[in-house]
Amino acid sequence: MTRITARPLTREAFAEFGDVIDMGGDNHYPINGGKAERYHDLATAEAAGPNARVLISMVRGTPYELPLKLTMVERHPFGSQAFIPLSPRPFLVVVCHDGKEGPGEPHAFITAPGQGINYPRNLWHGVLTPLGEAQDFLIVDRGGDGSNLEEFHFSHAYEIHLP
Ligand SMILES: NC(=O)N[C@@H](O)C(=O)O
Ligand code: NI
Repeated sequence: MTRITARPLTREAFAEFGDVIDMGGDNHYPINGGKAERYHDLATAEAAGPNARVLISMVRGTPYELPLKLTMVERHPFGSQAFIPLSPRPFLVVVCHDGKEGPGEPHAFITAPGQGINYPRNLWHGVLTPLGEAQDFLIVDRGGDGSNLEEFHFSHAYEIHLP
């Protein structure tokens, strides 16, 4: 089984895949007379295809054991998908670039507590992977007609470890 070690999630390291949703970026400014600070334009929600609309949902994810045995990744051809944790716990993010015959080698990241991510439309990714205990998330993704889920099953499993 091919071993993969997760890296800490940073804007720079994740930039070739998608967006990091946290308050670490430079694009922020005061609103409401200075009573609030807006961290602006962290990601773009994409919704395409018939009757497409952007959805806001919530999910309670159950934790996965480590090392993670990854056999499948998925993608959403009609829209982006963001996961924003509602509790300050790290979770595992797995993504792949697209290759000639499907996804390439997986890349794994461990989020800092509170960090979220946005997968752009068509980005291969592992399913939501909380660690250690159940965790609640906000999801921002695409609703509408047509199938918005494509799965790819690897011919061999990957074993994903924390640093
Ligand atoms: N299906 C769903 O809402 N979640 C998956 O797409 C996932 O990425 O976990
Ligand atoms: Ni997904």
